[in-house]
Amino acid sequence: MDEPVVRARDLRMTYGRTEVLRGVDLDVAAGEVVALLGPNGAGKTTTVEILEGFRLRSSGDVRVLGTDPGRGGNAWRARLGVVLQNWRDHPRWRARELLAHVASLYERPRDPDELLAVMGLTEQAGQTVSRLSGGQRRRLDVALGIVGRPELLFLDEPTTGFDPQARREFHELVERLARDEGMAVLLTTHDLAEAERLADRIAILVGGEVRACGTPASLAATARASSEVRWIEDGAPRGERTSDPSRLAFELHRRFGGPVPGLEVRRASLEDTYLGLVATGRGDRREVIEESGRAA
Ligand SMILES: Nc1ncnc2c1ncn2[C@@H]1O[C@H](COP(=O)(O)OP(=O)(O)OP(=O)(O)O)[C@@H](O)[C@H]1O
Repeated sequence: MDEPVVRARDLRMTYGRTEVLRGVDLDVAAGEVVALLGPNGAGKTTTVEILEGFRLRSSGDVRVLGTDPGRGGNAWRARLGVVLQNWRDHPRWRARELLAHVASLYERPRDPDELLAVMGLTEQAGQTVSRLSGGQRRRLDVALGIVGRPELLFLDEPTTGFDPQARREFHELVERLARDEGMAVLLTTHDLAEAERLADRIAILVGGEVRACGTPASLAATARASSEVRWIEDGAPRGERTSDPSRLAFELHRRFGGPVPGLEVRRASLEDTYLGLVATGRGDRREVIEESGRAA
């Protein structure tokens, strides 16, 4: 089997005396989109910066495109796409001019005009970066990240500031690049819907550890053991968590001798799994389950 594009084993990082990565294992295969999810301070940026070669790890075995990122040279770096936010430090450049300039640094760049069209920026091609809206700048950031035809693309919160149409087009573009060109993508996002929509696999990082990793469906299924049934009884809202909601609904139906007022069954979702894991990381899992178990 081919070596994965990203392979990290027991990756550790310590800032001073604080260990912020505590043995992260992560793989990304060619053509695969992996989302790294986690609360603020979980270690996502640190992980990504180490994989990009911008930060040296404290320990662990890490290979990116077959190379230790701590030792990757320019030829290796040219195979990575990194969506940076600092292109706005070039406010006087025109969008097309900047894209064409960055394209000229690569051997096999994409056509800047085609890319502007794909990103919905054709009309803004002659505008200076300073005059683009927030969402347009973000789209230009993404265009700059993929103009060099990278084999591995790092996307940090890519669709922040996109309108719904631009977000959908961007998701379709990433899917196409992964499927048709075999580009691997490592995405960090706080948007669970985006992770669910885009990622083949999701790794949930909490407190510097990967607490769960799997397809969006398999992660949602781990929380499915606790679906929630809600109903109204004696005028008051009631709720119960159960692994067998249809049995509980059946029992309620019998107890009420007919239709159960306000009966609702809520299947667990990726969000439940995520919040459960995050809460466990903070040692307050019980609190969150009780809160969400309370009938609204
Ligand atoms: N240069 C640094 N020196 C010391 N501590 C740092 C440094 N950079 C990050 N940290 C700490 O490391 C931990 C992980 O930070 P990191 O930025 O990787 O988290 P994150 O998951 O990307 O968070 P966010 O979602 O807020 O961007 C945090 O507690 C942060 O305060």
